[in-house]
Amino acid sequence: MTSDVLIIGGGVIGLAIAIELKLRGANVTVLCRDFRAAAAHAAAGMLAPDAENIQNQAMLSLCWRSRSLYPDWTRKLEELTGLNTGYWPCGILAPVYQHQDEKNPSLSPSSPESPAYWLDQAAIHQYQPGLGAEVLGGWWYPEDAQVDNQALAGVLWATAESLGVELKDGVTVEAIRQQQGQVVGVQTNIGDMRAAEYVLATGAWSNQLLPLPVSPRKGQMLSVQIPEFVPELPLTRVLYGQDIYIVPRRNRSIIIGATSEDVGFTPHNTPAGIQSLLQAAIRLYPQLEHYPILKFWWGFRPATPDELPILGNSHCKNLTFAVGHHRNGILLTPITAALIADLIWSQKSDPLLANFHYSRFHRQPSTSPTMLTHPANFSNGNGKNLSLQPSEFSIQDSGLIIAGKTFKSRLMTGTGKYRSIKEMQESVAASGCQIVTVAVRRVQTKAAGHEGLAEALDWQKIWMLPNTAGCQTAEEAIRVARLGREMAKLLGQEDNNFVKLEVIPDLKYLLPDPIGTLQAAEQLVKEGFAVLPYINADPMLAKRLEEVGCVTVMPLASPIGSGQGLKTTANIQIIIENAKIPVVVDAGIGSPSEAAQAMELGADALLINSAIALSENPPVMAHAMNLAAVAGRLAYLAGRMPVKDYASPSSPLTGKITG
Ligand SMILES: Cc1cc2nc3c(=O)[nH]c(=O)nc-3n(C[C@H](O)[C@H](O)[C@H](O)COP(=O)(O)OP(=O)(O)OC[C@H]3O[C@@H](n4cnc5c(N)ncnc54)[C@H](O)[C@@H]3O)c2cc1C
Ligand SMILES: CC(=O)[C@@H](O)[C@H](O)COP(=O)(O)O
Repeated sequence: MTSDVLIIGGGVIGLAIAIELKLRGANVTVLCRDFRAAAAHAAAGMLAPDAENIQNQAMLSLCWRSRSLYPDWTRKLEELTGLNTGYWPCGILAPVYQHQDEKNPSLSPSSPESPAYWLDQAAIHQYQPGLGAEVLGGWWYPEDAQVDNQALAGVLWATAESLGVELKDGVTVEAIRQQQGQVVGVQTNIGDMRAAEYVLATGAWSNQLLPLPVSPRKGQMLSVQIPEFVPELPLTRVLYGQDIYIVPRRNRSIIIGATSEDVGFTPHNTPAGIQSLLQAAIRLYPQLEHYPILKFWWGFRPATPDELPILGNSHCKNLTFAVGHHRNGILLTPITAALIADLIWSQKSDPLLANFHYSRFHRQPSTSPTMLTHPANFSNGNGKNLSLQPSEFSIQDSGLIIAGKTFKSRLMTGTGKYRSIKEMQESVAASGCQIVTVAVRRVQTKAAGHEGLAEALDWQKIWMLPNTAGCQTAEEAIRVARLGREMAKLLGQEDNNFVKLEVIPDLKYLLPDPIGTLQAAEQLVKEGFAVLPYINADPMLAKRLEEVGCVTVMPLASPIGSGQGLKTTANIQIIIENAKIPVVVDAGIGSPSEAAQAMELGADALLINSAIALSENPPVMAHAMNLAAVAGRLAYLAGRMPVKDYASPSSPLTGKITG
């Protein structure tokens, strides 16, 4: 059965949307890579718009609305399943260590429906015995609350299951296939799937599917147990301190959190993280130091640059975004589910949604919608594995997937250094490439060989990769990248947000500036670009660029245009081993054997310009490079024989057929 709605991601957001849609009559499927990995399990479950001191008015309204939905929403879920969500309108107390001007509204947004009360030193210690001696006062937020987020996640799963939502855990969506502004299916590890409507609810991992500015913000947590010698619950409200919160649960555990670390998807608890939590928690509520520790854990908040979620319509008619809930995703679950279900099922767009539209990250005003797609000739996340010839021994290859788009060819080429436009055209055709990089600056300045580029290639068939060649600083590269996006639009690639980032201050060796590249990459990712940075073969830098959201890394084999071949093999190998994004070996490849060697190492693709353009017969060399890229890829997939110290006869003595 084809679903009406397919939801990618089964954290609290995906599940709650599924339930709302199901209750409205839709057939819904949820695909989830790993339910246990969802931030929903790692959270503290505070429903704390007031204590969080949210300054953005639209966000504050959204949070207040969601908090007000909680009592009925959890009651409904509990009735449907007979399970408890641990919803507890316990209020939140926010002690402070400095004297405050309690009249300053920015310290605590108060409103008739969500009042905040200032407690002075004497009052707060009386109201909450056991606080640290340094506490000088604090705010009391009676409307804030909590839910047991782990219980809630379980209840949402059980509700969805009982209502007949098709739930598939352990299924990874590898690519979203798009054609002409529509999603036409998703490619998963168990095959293609289709639906009429799609929802992206992939939390901190969203950027792996589409170039959205969502990145992981790690939080470490721990819990302690209230010992038996303490008969009553010593805390019956959340304590929200400076860099620390203490959340008592009714089951006599106490959650202590949380760090906020910009370390990508680095797993594990660390001594430093846990030490900082314990120190701050004991300062705030000293008796905790004697409580037995129950557990440590960590999780990844889906953060956006402005800390607001990305909700609502996307660049595709039938794809809706519900990601980037950062520190307030548990709080925002009921309102997100209601608004998104209304939008999809009844085409009812709540006015608040406009504040959370993804296009806010695209600074350049545009008359047409910014798209994250590309034309139909490119298979966007082509579900079918590509069969590499010949068919008698075909081997399956998923194709080159960059920012959710699939390219059959793993060879990218350039347009510079050719003796004529004709030679360039023939070479591009002979290379079989689908991605051609173009130096935005050189096109702008009409540098030799860059005139008439718009007409020279068929941009319906070739995906343009604008590059920032000629930029010596991060600022220049950012500016040129924006121009590149406009240039792609002019060529009819409305949806092209790719940029090959080059920041090269050194004109002798053309070596890229790692710091400038990282700075520019961070900014461009925030602006919604799919960034492909050109770098020296530096594994640490490659990792950092991956963490900030780049969609590939492009380490150099040797200096641009040098034809010196693979001089950085060992480092490229480390980059390949560690990368979760495609590694494109770029620059310096001089011959097809070197191209094949890079692919044999496991590179995902190659970018080759000079070796083709400067050869004696560029179209023939382009064809040779094409074959080399395919050969190297096949060899990599087939698996090389092990290297041995001694000879070993090709006709072994064992297993002989005897007469
Ligand atoms: C330490 C910590 C404390 C927090 N405390 C609070 C709090 O007190 N209050 C609050 O309101 N919020 C809190 N949060 C934030 C909250 O947990 C998140 O905002 C919320 O869980 C986000 O929900 P989600 O469904 O968008 O993402 P997640 O819950 O992370 O779920 C995303 C799911 O999508 C799946 N997925 C990802 N990519 C794919 C793919 N390609 N294919 C298929 N499936 C995929 C993942 O496996 C995952 O299961 C906290 C978060 C952390 C880490
Ligand atoms: C065109 C382009 O982007 C080059 O800067 C790229 O790095 C290729 O290098 P070669 O010219 O050495 O192949």
